[in-house]
Amino acid sequence: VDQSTAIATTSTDINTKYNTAYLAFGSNVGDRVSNIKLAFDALKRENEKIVILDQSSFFESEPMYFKDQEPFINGCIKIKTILSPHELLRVCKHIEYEVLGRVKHFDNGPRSIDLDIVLYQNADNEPILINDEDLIIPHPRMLERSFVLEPLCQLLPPTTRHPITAEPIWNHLDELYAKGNDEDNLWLVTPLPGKTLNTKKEKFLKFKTVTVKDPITNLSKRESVSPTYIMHILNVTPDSFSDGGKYYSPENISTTLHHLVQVTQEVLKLHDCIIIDVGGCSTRPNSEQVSEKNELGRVIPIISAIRTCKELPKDKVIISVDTYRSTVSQQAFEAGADIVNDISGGAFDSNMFSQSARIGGGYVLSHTRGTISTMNKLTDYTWKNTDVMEGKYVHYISGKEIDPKNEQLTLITTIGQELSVRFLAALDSGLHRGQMILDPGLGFAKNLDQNLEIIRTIPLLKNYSCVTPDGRFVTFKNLPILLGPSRKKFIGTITMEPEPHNRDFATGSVVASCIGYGTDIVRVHDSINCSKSVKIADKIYKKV
Ligand SMILES: Nc1nc2ncc(COP(=O)(O)O)nc2c(=O)[nH]1
Ligand SMILES: Nc1nc2ncc(COP(=O)(O)O)nc2c(=O)[nH]1
Repeated sequence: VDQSTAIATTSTDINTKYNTAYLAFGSNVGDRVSNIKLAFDALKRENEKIVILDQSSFFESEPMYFKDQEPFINGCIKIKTILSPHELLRVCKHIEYEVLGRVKHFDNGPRSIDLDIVLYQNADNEPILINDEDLIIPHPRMLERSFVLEPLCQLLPPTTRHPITAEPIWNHLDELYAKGNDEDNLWLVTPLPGKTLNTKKEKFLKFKTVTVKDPITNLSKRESVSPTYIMHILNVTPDSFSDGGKYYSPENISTTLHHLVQVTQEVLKLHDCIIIDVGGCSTRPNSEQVSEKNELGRVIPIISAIRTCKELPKDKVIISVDTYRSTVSQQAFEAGADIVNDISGGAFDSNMFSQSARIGGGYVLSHTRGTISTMNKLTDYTWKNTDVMEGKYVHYISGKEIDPKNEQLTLITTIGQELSVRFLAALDSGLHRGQMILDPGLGFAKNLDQNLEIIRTIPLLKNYSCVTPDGRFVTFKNLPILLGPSRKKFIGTITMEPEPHNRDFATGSVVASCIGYGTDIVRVHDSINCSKSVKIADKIYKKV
């Protein structure tokens, strides 16, 4: 009988009262993300003794203390457990040494997995303090570690206080960043399927965000400081509003590939990689929705062709599939896609979230309302929602509670609140927060002014959190944000340009503005020219 079985012979019944614990995980040996997932699987095998309730994103950081080792992947999980702190410690050690075969050479050295208990609350939600030889709770070094505090603050509302200092944990994180040590700044990494060919390392999208204090208000907020990704639009549809299927030639894929090779070579002159977003079903307002069979017939062959094309290097060409259908996304991943770009926020296909959870690739969680044919009428964002009027939601920006009825904040807090509902539905279907990219949906149930306001309030969405009426905490802190302004109607209206494909120059200006407000990925048609706008905007606004 191994130790973990011996620990918990307790059977649990419905009256079992669960304790809550927050664990910090880290790995910097081998395939770090899969080591972490193996550790999660081992925790889940503890059955009802341990239940994982929430997981942070994955963060990459340089090693602290002992520098001469590989970068770590870190994060935190929230669990409920019937185990005592010491029983839980024994399970964590069992997972580290027996399950993952960790070998400890010296303190702070390389490890395949590290599972530390950071905080522990008993069944009455009272914090448990322990100061033993083998176990100290709260973790004694948590307040000096951004790789613990940043992921932990994705799981804890800003009101949560450290049991000993009695100060909000969010404040401790701000104080840590205020010291200005760049090695405290983390990269959020979005794991993609497969491995990079040359280094055999995990494939990621990577986003670096730093906390800056406003010199006047002294408010701290998160700002992007990593290169913006270009998502190149490849509409393989004959009727797309913006390029009329210019590159749509199913019977002649080599024409499409030739075009993609040209675009990719130009973009890679200025950028490290390119995302190619393959869409087989136009989503312009009121467009007729093509059948699933036709959509598959359009997107799968081109995704396979991209993956086998020698002039499109696998490590630098990331593929997303623009679909709201789970069958299409499943087959697209089998053909080599890395990300599903679902404009519906998982609302048009009830299997999309669970499907994307199984696949484990990137997932773009977009805001919209209604359907393709009704969304244009659903642009009323004034507070009529009873949940809000009765104050059932608590909204935060940068950890500070805000009044959602404040005119300046109404649009972005409504979008934040409605995205939170989809975000929780995704988590409940098993989708990992670390897979998610947010998109407030320009042109999806928004009018012209609302599109412009969304761009201006990206910094607020980036720092948005809320507590729902049933007490669940959601934060978009650190999540990458994607915007798709390219050639859209609001650009045509402002510039009096009726032809979408004549809107590329103006799109370049909008892309620069989006980056100035902190957007992490821009979805564009004319990627060659926009790659220059992005390069300059990254230099000006992100200093990269
Ligand atoms: N970036 C980073 N650096 C580190 N340095 C030391 C330890 C050792 O931690 P321990 O005191 O819990 O063994 N863990 C990490 C880590 O997880 N991430
Ligand atoms: N994530 C995301 N995907 C999208 N797909 C299609 C369109 C419609 O534009 P198109 O028909 O020109 O592709 N816009 C978006 C967008 O704004 N965001």
